[in-house]
This record gives sequence, C-alpha cells and structure tokens, in this order.
Amino acid sequence: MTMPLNAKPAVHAAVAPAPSAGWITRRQLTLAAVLLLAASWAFLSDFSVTLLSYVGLCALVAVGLVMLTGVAGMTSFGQAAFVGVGAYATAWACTSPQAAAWLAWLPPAWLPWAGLALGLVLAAAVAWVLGAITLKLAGHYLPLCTIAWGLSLYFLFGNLELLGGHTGITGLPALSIGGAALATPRALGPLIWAVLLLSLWALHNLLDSREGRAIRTLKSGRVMAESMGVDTGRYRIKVFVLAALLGAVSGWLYAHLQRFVNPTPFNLNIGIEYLFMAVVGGAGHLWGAVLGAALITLLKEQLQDWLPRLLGSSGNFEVIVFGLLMLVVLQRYADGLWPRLAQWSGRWLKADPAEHLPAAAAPLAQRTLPPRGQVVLQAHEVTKRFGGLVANNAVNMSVKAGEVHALIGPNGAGKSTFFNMISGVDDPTTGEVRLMGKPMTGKPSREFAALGLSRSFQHVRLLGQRTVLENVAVGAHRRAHRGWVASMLRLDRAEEAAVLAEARRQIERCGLGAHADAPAASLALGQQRIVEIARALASQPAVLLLDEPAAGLRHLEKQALARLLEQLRAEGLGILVVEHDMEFVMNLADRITVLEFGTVIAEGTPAQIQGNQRVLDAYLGGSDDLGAAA
Ligand SMILES: Nc1ncnc2c1ncn2[C@@H]1O[C@H](COP(=O)(O)OP(=O)(O)OP(=O)(O)O)[C@@H](O)[C@H]1O
Repeated sequence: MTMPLNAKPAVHAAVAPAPSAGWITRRQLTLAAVLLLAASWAFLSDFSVTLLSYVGLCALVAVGLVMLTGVAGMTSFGQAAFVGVGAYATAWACTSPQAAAWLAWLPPAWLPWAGLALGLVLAAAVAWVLGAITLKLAGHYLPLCTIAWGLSLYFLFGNLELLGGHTGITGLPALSIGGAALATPRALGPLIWAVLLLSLWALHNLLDSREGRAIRTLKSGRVMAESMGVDTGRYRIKVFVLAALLGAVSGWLYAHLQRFVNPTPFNLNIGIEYLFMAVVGGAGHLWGAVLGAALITLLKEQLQDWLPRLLGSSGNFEVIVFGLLMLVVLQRYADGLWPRLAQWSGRWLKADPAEHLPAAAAPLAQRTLPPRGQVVLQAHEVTKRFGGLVANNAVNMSVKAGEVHALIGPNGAGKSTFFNMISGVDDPTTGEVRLMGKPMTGKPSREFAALGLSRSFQHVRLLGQRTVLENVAVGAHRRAHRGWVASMLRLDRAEEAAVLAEARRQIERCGLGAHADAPAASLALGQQRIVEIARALASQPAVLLLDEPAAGLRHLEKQALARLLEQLRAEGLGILVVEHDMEFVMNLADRITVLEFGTVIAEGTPAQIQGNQRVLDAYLGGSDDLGAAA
C-alpha cells in the first residue's frame, strides 16, 4: 500500500455497484412488479384483493420494524399498539358526538383525514414519551419494556368507555378521495399499496443519506457515532417515532377497511407477528418487510384452510404449525429470506446504473484551525478509578496545535483509559479536561467533536458491511445539515455529493482509494485502522487522537502513515498518538508522555525520554526498543 498525500479528490462520489450479466435491473423489475399488480388488480378475485390489502397493511408496520429493529437495533414487540392508536384515533374522530361537535366546521368526508392527523399526532406523542423513558435501557430490558407498554395500551383500548370498551367502535365511514368512496378492499387496496410503496421509496432515500448513515450506526456503533458528533439518543427516539407513525398510518387504513375497530387486532400476539414478518423477511432490508408480510399473511390463511381438512377436526392448529415453521426458517436463515432471494436473483439481474450526484456540490462547513503552539487540549489532574483499580492517577498533559504528542507506556498503563477521558467517551472520576480552553468535564463525546476533536479507536469501530466510503462519510456528519425530510425527498443530493467527495478525498489521501467501494470488513486490520483515520479526518478536526494507528501495518505502510501525520502537523493539527512502536514514535513525536500504572513518570522530547532511566526501567526488557529507536 502507498499513501499518495497529494492525490486529487474524486469529483463523482456515488458507490459503483458490481457489474453483472443479467438482462433487467432491480429497479426495472420492481417497476414491472408494481405495474403488474396495478394492471391485474381489476381481474383478481375479491378474496385475493382483500388478502393483498392486508399484506400491504402488515408490510407498512413491518417496514417500520425493519428500520427500528433490523437497521437501528431496537427490538419492539409492542408495535401493534401504535396500529391501535391510529385505528382508534380515526374511529373516535369519525363517530364520537364530542368529536362531531368539535369538528362541526369540517365537511363529513374530511373526518377520516382529521382522524389521520389525530392518530399521527397521538402516535408521535406516545412514542416520543415512551421512547424517552425506555430507549435508554440496554440489552433485554428494552424488549421487555415494549411488551409492557404494548400490553398497557391494549388494555387501555379495551377499558376506555370512550373507545367502546371491548366491543369497540362500529359505523366508521369509508375513506373518500375527490368524492369517490373507497368502500371496498378493491377500491381502498390501491391507496394502501400506494402508501406502502411511497414509504419504501422515502425510507430507501433516507437510508441512502447522511441521516441514514447515522441511523445505521445505532445498532453497533454508538460510541463511535457519538465521537463523530451524532446525537445517538435523539436518533433512536426519532426512529422509534418513525416506526410508530408507520404503524399508525396502517391502523388508520385498517380501520377504514374494516369500518369498525375493537382491541383484538392490537394485542401482543399481533405485535409478535409483526416482528416475525420483519425478521423472517429480512430485518435489515426494507423489501424484506413486504416479503415477510406476504409470506406470513398467505401462510396463515392457507394453514387455517388446510389443516382442519387434513386433521379432520377444527382448532387453532395453524398457530402450532406456524410456530414450528418459524423456528425452522429462523434456524436456517438467521438474516431472513430477502438476502437469499437477492443472492439468487443476482444471477440474472444486472446492476442498477450508478446514481449521478450533482457535480456542483454545496460547500461543507469549514473550521478555522487555532494558531500553531496554542494549547488545544489539556488534562489537569485526571484520575480514573474502576472500583479499587486506579487506571489514571492525577495525569497532567497538554497537546498544542501543530505538534505530535505521543503517549506511551507498557501494556495496562492506562493509555486507552486516558484517551477515553479526554475524548468524552468516559468521565474522569476527578480532575478536569479542557478543549479549546473550554471545560469539558461531564460533556458527551459529541460535544468534543463539535469543538474539533476527532479520534480513532484501539479496537476498530467500523460498520463492517458498509463500504469504506460510507464509513468515512460518517466522519463528515457534523459538517452537513440536511435532515430526515430532505433526505426522504432526495433534496439533499448536492450536500450528499459534497460529503461523499470529501470522504473520498480523505480515503485517497490515506492511500486507500482502491478500496473506497469495498465493504470495510473486507480490508486487513491495519487498513481498517487507516480507514478510522480517514473517518476522523473527514470531520476536519483541530485535534486528532489516534489509538495505536500503526498496529498491524507493514514497514512501508508505517512510513506512509508517518508522512501523513507529518503533513497534518504541518497543517496545524494538534495530534496525540498512543503507540507501542517505539521507532515510529521516536521518529515522529515532538513530545512524549510516559505512563506507568496510570501515573506520568516522564515527559519530554524523544531524546530526553530515551535517556530517562525510570522510563527504561518501566519498559524492563523493552529498553532495547527505546535504544534502537534512537
Ligand atoms: N472498563 C473497565 N473496567 C475495569 N477496569 C478497566 C476498564 N478499562 C480498563 N481497565 C483497567 O485499567 C487498566 C488500564 O487499562 P488501559 O486499557 O487503559 O491500558 P493501556 O495502557 O491502554 O493498555 P494496552 O496498551 O494494553 O492497550 C488495566 O488494568 C485495565 O484492566
């Protein structure tokens, strides 16, 4: 690997799909399937049309679960409750005398639309409150909480007199658009599918954006994302609200399809079924939700029909068979069926043409670097205790703009712990950290990122299945601004082009241009460390913290890395490096701080450190390393 430091930035930054020898693209196939469905709608039987309408309704909820569970990593069993919120809101708005009095100014045909607005507001409010309370929980506590509030809302529907108790509410009007009543599944089904397809399009756009990259970090990269300036807590709540809104829209359509509501379709069993649909289809894939909803809805229907005939008696046999089938499917296809289908169809599909992002990209936010020699990062008496163990003991250290400062010490000396203290990943037990002169103690790492600090991690934290380009683009998150709605509507393309061009520029600067479109996990570990540096550079930092950047690199690669860091120093960055490779450190660093058992035992220039007896003693047999680097 070489690291051309002055490589030109790539202008066009879209991810190129792998070519294949098929005759139709995925996009064309999707369009053909939608047109076929639309054309055959009038000829399908009433039964098929009804079934397909239910598939569409379930897929709408399941696609929200794909976003919530598959993409963002939050498992919810309680999604049926939000479907109930949407259904009951419109049922109440359309039938209650109180609502009629309040909405007397509205023509009757508009009442269902008022019901939709009410359902969306209620679902968003309930989800926001529930999310704020429960989403901080980790592990199995979060799914348990979703069961708890799923049950609570279900019983609330059944016990509120205002909502008709367990009998429910009857007499809902049909939806009407432009005077045409959508009173049957044949008439309402196209609207259900139009809403579903529109949602899929918007969510696909969202995932293919700056905001989508941030959402993808929620599953396994939250510490990294916070260090890149992403407010992951806020994103988690937003995804939760989004999934709830999709559930509420499905509930609204369901209520006007059935024309009555009662609590049964919103119970916990149905919540689990929605989750099954997302997981069986492929929880990480938007179209997996449609596949899962279709499979499970059709399977249930067929089993209900066939099993009593086969077994000669009636009963809920389909639930038993259904459960067993789920076990087999999940055992064999842990990622769901969509990836298998995509793999199989990949043989005869050709790649979609690469997206052409606008060439005239919007400028990204720029940072003015502090003057050379100014202290940019300062640790004062920083102590960190883990129970009885003192990992950092009153550590003092400062990093100046335009210098490379190295932090060295034997294994377990407390270097990574100190890194976490001064980057906001963890809080010191006592002591103070100042960044750009501002006290930062107790602040989250995203606020360190906002002030210009960026870092890499000792244990590489990349989104392995995403491309190198996408990973590095996460680093530029704070330099762009377009939000969810702009992303869903594709209004962010100029800014997206700028983000991707910047990411590609940093990748090429770090010598990984040839790997930009490869999944990050396919790179060697040493290269993955370089990807982390490129990601940190994409944020245009003033302070760069690198935890063992040279580990796993070959000799020439280390030399190229040293040249890159020298250039960054010349540009005025303050760089702090934790590194075990003494030759690398002694040739590069301006100042070195040595930690032993969490305490600073020496600080000075490389020459002073190499002559320091206490340091040589600390390294025991390692004194040769220090000497050899001289
Ligand atoms: N979360 C934690 N809980 C308890 N002890 C911890 C925790 N993190 C680190 N330690 C302990 O603190 C000490 C310092 O660990 P740290 O990882 O900071 O050392 P290091 O100098 O980075 O080591 P290395 O060079 O091997 O990475 C070690 O004894 C370690 O076991």
